[in-house]
Amino acid sequence: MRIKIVIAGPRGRMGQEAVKMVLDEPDFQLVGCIDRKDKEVQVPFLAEKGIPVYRDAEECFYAQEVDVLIDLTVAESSYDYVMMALRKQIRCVVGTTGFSNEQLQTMKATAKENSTGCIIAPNFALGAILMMHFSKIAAKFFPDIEIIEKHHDQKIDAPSGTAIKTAEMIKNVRNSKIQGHPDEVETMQGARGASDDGIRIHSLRLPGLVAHQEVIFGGEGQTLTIKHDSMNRKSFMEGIKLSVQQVMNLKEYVYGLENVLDLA
Ligand SMILES: NC(=O)C1=CN([C@@H]2O[C@H](COP(=O)(O)OP(=O)(O)OC[C@H]3O[C@@H](n4cnc5c(N)ncnc54)[C@H](OP(=O)(O)O)[C@@H]3O)[C@@H](O)[C@H]2O)C=CC1
Ligand SMILES: O=C(O)C1=N[C@H](C(=O)O)C[C@H](O)C1
Repeated sequence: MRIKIVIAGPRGRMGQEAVKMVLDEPDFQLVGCIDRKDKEVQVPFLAEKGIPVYRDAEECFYAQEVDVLIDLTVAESSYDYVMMALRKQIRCVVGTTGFSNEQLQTMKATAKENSTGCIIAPNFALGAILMMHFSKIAAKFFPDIEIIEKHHDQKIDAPSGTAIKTAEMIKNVRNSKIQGHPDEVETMQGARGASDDGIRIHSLRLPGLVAHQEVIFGGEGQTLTIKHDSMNRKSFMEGIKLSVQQVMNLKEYVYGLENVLDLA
C-alpha cells in the first residue's frame, strides 16, 4: 500500500520540490494539496496529474483518505493545519519554521492525546542534522559559541529554525554563559546579534543565498568552525522522504530529525 500524502503550500519554493519528490517516489501517493489561493492558480504538475487542490484544509481531510500531511507554509497556517490533522489522527511532517514555544508545546500535547505521529524538523538536510549534532559535541569542550545563519532574502522568520534548534541542542550540554566582555557595549543596536542563553545568533539575508549556517567555537589560541551549506532545495527532500516513512510508525511528537536517525 502506498502512503497517501497531502502537501500544504505546493506553490512555495519547498512545496514545489516536495510535490516533485512525492510524485517520483513509488511508495508515495499524492492525494491532494492545500493552497490558500484559488483552485485556478496553476501549480506545476498538479493539474496535469488531476491532483485536487483544496483551499480549505477541513474539506481536503474530509474528501480524501490521508496518511500523512506534509506542511511547508508559514507558522500561522501550519499550526492550524497541523492541529486539524492531528485531531483527525492524520500524521504530520512539518518543515515550516517560526513557531512559538507555546505552539510547539500544544502540537506536542495534541499528538499525544490523539496517539498520532508528528515530526517537526526545522531542517531536513542530513548534512545540517550532522552539523547540529557535531556542534553539540564541540560545545562540551568550547562553551564560547557564535552562530551565523545565512539565507535568501525572501525568508520571513529570523533567526532561522535551524539556528534556534542548534542553540537548543547546545544548551542541553553547555552551562549558561555570558560571552564576550562583561562590560560590552553596542554602539549600534543589534551589532552583537541575538542572545540565547549567551550564545550569539546572527542572521544574514541576501539574494543568491539558499540556506547556510556556521557554528563558530572559540578557545584559547584556537577556533573551530562547523559549517553546512544547502545549495538547493533538493537537499531537503531526502529528509522529508525519511520523515514520511518514520512518522508512519510513530504515535507521538518528535522535534528534530536527529531523533529518528541513528547518530550513535
Ligand atoms: N525544514 C526544512 O528543512 C526547511 C524548512 N523551510 C521552511 O519551510 C517554509 C516554507 O519555505 P519556502 O518554501 O521557502 O517559502 P515560500 O514562501 O516559497 O512558500 C510558502 C508557501 O506557503 C504559503 N502561505 C503563506 N502564508 C500562508 C497562509 N497564511 N496560509 C496558507 N498558506 C500560506 C505561500 O503562499 P503565497 O505564495 O500565497 O504567499 C507559499 O505557497 C518556511 O517556514 C521555511 O522556513 C524551508 C526550507 C527547508
Ligand atoms: O527558509 C528557508 O529557506 C529555510 N528554513 C529553515 C530554517 O529556518 O532553518 C531550514 C533551512 O535553513 C532553509
